[in-house]
Amino acid sequence: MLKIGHYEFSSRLLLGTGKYPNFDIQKEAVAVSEAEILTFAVRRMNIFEESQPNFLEKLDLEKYTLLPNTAGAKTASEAVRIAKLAKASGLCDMIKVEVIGCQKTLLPDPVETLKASEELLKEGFIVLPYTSDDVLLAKRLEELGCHAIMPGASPIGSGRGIVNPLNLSFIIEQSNVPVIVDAGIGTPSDAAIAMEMGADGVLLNTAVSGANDPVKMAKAMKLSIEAGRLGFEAGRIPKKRYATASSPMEGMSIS
Ligand SMILES: CC(=O)[C@@H](O)[C@H](O)COP(=O)(O)O
Repeated sequence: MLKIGHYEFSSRLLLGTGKYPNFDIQKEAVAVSEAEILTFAVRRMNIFEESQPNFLEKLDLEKYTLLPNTAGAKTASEAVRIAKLAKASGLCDMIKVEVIGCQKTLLPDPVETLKASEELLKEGFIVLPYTSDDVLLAKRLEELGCHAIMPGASPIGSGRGIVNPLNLSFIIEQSNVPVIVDAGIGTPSDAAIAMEMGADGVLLNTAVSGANDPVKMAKAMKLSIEAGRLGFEAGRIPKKRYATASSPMEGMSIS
């Protein structure tokens, strides 16, 4: 089980809801993924204007735990305001803190992310900060009381996979709260590698919504995350420099 704050989930795939070719494909991909947590940008929701289009309209939201995110925030105070808006509209008490510091790379601003997380924890939110793969920052966020840490594999939407596996492994090793690899996953094997490394979950969006067949890719991601987790739990063999025969011949007499 994946435990975040007082929530428990069987699925370790967290799925983004943006950029699908249409709402029917979005719905089918979400269903096939068996994700239980869906994330969305609060700023894209017409929370208080029911007459306006709602990009989650095809989804049966009762089936999912919603993870609103503060995408669009450039400062801690903007992120806190967006989070409070989400909570006030009854969406969820969890928030993915996303404070972007650079519009070209969409990398998170570490200082503002830390500030926003601190403030939102004081306000009683379950806080999941999207952070870079900085090992010390991940530790500071955990020490603040964040309920999960979400280091990026690579820039959002880049599909480059895990660009700094060493840092990611340090973050996973040191963490006492769930580590959810967020952003930059391009292929099912990227997701499997994150899980084999010991990540507790993977959050992805573009790899599914931008695939030629998003529904098929959603299924592939589900399976790869399950396979990666099983592989991690099973424990991999050590890497060796030279060969070891798979069928040892010692003690066998061959006539
Ligand atoms: C949906 C969401 O929150 C994204 O901002 C997230 O970071 C996913 O990134 P990818 O689109 O690279 O998977």
